[in-house]
Amino acid sequence: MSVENITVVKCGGSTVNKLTAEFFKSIAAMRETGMNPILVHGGGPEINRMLEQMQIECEFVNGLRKTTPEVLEVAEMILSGKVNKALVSFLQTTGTRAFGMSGVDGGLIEAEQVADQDLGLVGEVVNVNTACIKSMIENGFVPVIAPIAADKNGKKLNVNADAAASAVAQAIGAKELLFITDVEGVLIDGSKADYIQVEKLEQLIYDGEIYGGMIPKVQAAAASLTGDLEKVVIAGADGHTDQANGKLKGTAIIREQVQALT
Ligand SMILES: Nc1ncnc2c1ncn2[C@@H]1O[C@H](COP(=O)(O)OP(=O)(O)O)[C@@H](O)[C@H]1O
Ligand SMILES: CC(=O)N[C@@H](CCC(=O)OP(=O)(O)O)C(=O)O
Repeated sequence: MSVENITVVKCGGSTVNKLTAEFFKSIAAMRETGMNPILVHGGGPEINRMLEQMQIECEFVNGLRKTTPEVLEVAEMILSGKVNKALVSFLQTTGTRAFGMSGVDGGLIEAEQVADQDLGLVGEVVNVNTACIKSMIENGFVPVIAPIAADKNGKKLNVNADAAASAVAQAIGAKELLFITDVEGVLIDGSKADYIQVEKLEQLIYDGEIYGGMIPKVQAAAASLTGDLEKVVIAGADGHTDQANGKLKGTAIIREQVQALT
């Protein structure tokens, strides 16, 4: 059996504690309507909280966390442990069978340490074991993936969750990629944009309209659009669900000048 029509849904760390029953039902609806969702999640704020409790200092460079071995241990504990299992558990409570794992399990995500040595143990995805993910979908599970990966020598690396979602979507030939975050979409001059052309993103970052955690998100969206992907949307989890078909609205990042947000 071949799995087609895959939708990758990235749940931002900003949302993982606030996701509603409606959101989990929309994932169940995707599964039932053959959109075959895969969840990739973050957990940045939870990692920050734990690092604070443990009095470990940490900083971000262009939206990426400088990751020492000590920080990696906390990131893995929070992402692969706490957040991953909470999402699996919520999905299963709403009747969706879910299978949680990190990029380390089954060699799901292979990464290489980024060239910027200052960032420490931060990874860039070089390979995704799509057969493993597809077999889970074929067996009736929604895969739930935490963005900790390993390099070919087994060294664990911290991967930005937006980049991990984009890599999974590209490798598996997903039809759609949704970034669920704590804002209704990308705001330009204070208003939500329905769509933004990929070529405009760099200038918007330069102008400071897009900053912080939205930078890796739009960059991941842009990188994803080089493949077969038809649609990349950045949206909020609440109040942006089209009740008629369970789809989420927000800001679509598009290749072409004019394309209606459907
Ligand atoms: N132009 C923009 N429109 C909307 N949000 C933006 C924009 N630029 C920066 N942001 C910030 O990006 C945040 C979302 O990124 P982030 O906190 O990393 O979310 P997540 O955890 O969902 O990945 C928003 O809460 C907002 O503070
Ligand atoms: C390298 C890097 O920055 N990794 C991220 C992984 C989690 C993440 O991306 O979570 P969000 O969805 O909340 O952004 C981190 O350590 O915070």
